[in-house]
Amino acid sequence: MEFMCGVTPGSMPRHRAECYHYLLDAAIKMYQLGIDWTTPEHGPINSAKRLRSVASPGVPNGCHTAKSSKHCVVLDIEGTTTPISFVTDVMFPYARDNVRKHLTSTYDSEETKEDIKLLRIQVEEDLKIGVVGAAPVAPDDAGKEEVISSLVANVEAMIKADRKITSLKQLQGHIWRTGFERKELQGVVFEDVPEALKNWQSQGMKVYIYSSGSREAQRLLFGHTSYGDLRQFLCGFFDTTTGNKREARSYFEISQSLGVDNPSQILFITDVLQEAVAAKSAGFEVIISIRPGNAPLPANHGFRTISSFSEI
Ligand SMILES: CSCCC(=O)C(=O)COP(=O)(O)O
Repeated sequence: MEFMCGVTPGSMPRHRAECYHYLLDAAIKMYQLGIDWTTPEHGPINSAKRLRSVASPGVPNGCHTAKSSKHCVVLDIEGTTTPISFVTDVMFPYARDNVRKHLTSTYDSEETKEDIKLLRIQVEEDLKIGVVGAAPVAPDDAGKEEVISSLVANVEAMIKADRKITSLKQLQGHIWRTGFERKELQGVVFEDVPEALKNWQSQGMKVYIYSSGSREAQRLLFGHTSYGDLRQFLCGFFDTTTGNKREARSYFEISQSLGVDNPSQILFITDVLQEAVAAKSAGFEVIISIRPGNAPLPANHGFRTISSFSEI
């Protein structure tokens, strides 16, 4: 179990509830791999329905749906508040096209030194496990140009592979900052989003973002939309520093941060089925967003879907 959970002595969960979510993530992975898992308490976990009932102990199916009990809404960005095409055809190319310029002009800043440190660690890990596109980063004494060229090659490969890793996302956020400041970028949200944010706020619900994009990038996007600054409707931002969006323990962390009594008081909206499964496993209510350009979902996924926030 230790191997499958990825639990190392340094990352051992501190509390019983946290431990539960580590084990749950392992169960989800095994379920996704098609391996049956049997526990004395739950019996065989060999179907999506069984997984859901184990994942939300004590909360019968269908009891998550009462609208009035929701206190918080947590929103994914790409494919939920924002078209995938804006992220992949505008944001990512902007970062790719400006990475060399950004690293060159900010090379000696503390922020960029930290970005480079994180990238070096990531590339070393990638090289160990043979990630395609990873190439050694030149040592500092090879000189600025060499270091930057080797970093650019890695960052380009990471962007191409759409990797949701903190080192890349932090750097992208810093590159995008310049783009928003210079008005070369403007945040795009679907037209129903501003109205829904306003309505939720007026109903006393707190709205948060959970995206793989860095918190700074999220604030930039929502702060510079064609509908104006939407950050006034948002209570907080979560990114990959809270955890991987496909793991139940990340949602456990979010529910702890939000301080709600019961995770079922949190509604999470995403377009990614694995994220929906992980959030549901942590006890969240989940709705899957179907927007133009989103990937098709498998049949019988079992989640409620919407194509506009006005349906909520
Ligand atoms: C903050 S805008 C850029 C979003 C981003 O970098 C990304 O990878 C989208 O991830 P999400 O988790 O919102 O699907």
